[in-house]
Amino acid sequence: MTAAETHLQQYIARHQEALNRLPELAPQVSAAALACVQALTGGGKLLTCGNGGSAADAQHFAAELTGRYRRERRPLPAIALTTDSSALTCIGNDYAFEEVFARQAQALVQPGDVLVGITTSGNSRNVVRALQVARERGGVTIAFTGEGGGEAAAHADIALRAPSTRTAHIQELHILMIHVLCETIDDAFVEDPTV
Ligand SMILES: O=C(CO)[C@@H](O)[C@H](O)[C@H](O)[C@H](O)COP(=O)(O)O
Ligand SMILES: [Zn+2]
Repeated sequence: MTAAETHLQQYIARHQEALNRLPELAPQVSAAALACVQALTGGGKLLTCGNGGSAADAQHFAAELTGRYRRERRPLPAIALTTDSSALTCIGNDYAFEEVFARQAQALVQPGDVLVGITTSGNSRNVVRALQVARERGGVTIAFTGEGGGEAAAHADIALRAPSTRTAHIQELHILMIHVLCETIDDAFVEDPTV
């Protein structure tokens, strides 16, 4: 067996183990979906943030809403706080890196909006700060974390703690849950409910 084949086998086994435990999170996934639908039907918006691979997930989620996920519906308001390099460098340079999302949240969160913070360790300061600020401003907060939960889970209204301790597998379960949220959001806004 090649090294890659061994990695593949081991990787699938670890992924499968985590995936098999994901149904444990059904109540939290339902609560998160409801919070997103309520915000969007009530005229609110979603703000998303995360670092590295989770920044990509934050952008992926926002784009599913402003662009499209699977079914035809109107565009929905969502902003990834990871995408404006001018804001990120200004806030990081003039204040602190841990404020890069929080300061944008301070500017943008209105009561009833949802802030989604994605952090596999649960302890990225910039994500935790964004969750804190969003909550102070009357937003609903959703944290996607690993099974430890960390500070982010402690500061969120709803914590989606992917049942793994490996960053890669946590990220894989995060994107799966994001897609489940998108399916549920589509249900609420789809033009043709038979599809
Ligand atoms: O994608 C990966 C690893 O799979 C990395 O880019 C990873 O996201 C970065 O190291 C992040 O800075 C980790 O932050 P966090 O998930 O602990 O909040
Ligand atoms: Zn990665």
